[in-house]
Amino acid sequence: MELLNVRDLKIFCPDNRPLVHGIDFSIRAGEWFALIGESGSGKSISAFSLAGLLPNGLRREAKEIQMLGQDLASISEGKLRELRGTDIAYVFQDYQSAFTPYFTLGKQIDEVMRAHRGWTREERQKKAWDALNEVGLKGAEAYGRYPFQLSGGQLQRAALALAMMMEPKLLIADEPTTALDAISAAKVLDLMARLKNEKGCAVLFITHDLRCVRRYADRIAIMQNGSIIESGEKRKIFENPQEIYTRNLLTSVPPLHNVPRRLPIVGVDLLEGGALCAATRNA
Ligand SMILES: Nc1ncnc2c1ncn2[C@@H]1O[C@H](COP(=O)(O)OP(=O)(O)OP(=O)(O)O)[C@@H](O)[C@H]1O
Repeated sequence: MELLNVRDLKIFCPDNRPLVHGIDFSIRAGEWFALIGESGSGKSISAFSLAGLLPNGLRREAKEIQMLGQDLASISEGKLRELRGTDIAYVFQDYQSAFTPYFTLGKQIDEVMRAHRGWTREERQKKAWDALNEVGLKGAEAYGRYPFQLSGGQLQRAALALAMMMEPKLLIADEPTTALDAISAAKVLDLMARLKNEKGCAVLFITHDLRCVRRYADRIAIMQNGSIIESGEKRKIFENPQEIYTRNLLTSVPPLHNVPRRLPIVGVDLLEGGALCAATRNA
């Protein structure tokens, strides 16, 4: 069943220069959908624009952004705000920005819950402790901590707890592990996959890390210069990419074994068919 259906999404600069050129994609309920592509191709602004979170000055146009029977392209800012934090939640690369440094995690989580649901104080505290426990933190302890008292990985897990608390239907994760060390990153990704399966929410995952796409994604869309050039089931794209750009991108994933002494550069070290050129073969 389709959860989100985006048709002809365009994003423009303040001077009306197009940044995203009318992309179409859909996300099914409960699936892990990865948006990949080179830096600056428009992945983040496309994802932010879905629930009206574009940076100042950028403008969005879309024929349709259908989710749960509503067209997000035409509903009011108030309705969009309601959707953010309930049906749609975001986790960002910059986990520091999920919390202000001046209040405890508990106070900040409580604010979010109070804004959206009519639970009592005790119920809210219990739910917050449970949510923090669920992401591997000691709930009661973390609840009373300030953000600076947690490590980066712990804070990103707390951000994930906050995002998942309202049981969103769609979690948008924009390079959520880029700022973490490899062990913390693996923990956050495994956790995200577990929560996704347990809660049944879909994930729109923006990343440069093709190894985690291979591991977690169900379907993939590849962006280049503001357009989606190819999309489909993960297996199909990895086994039989249609576009040269996709082939080159996938070939540039570092292997886990026999790691070359240097990594290939897309468009320089790779031939059109994706074969490594002599410089890398002989490295
Ligand atoms: N506030 C802004 N004003 C003007 N241009 C912007 C703004 N934000 C982003 N852009 C431009 O939009 C384009 C797409 O940016 P976006 O951040 O979506 O890329 P991305 O694919 O997510 O890249 P990365 O993987 O590096 O985050 C880039 O050319 C970027 O310079």
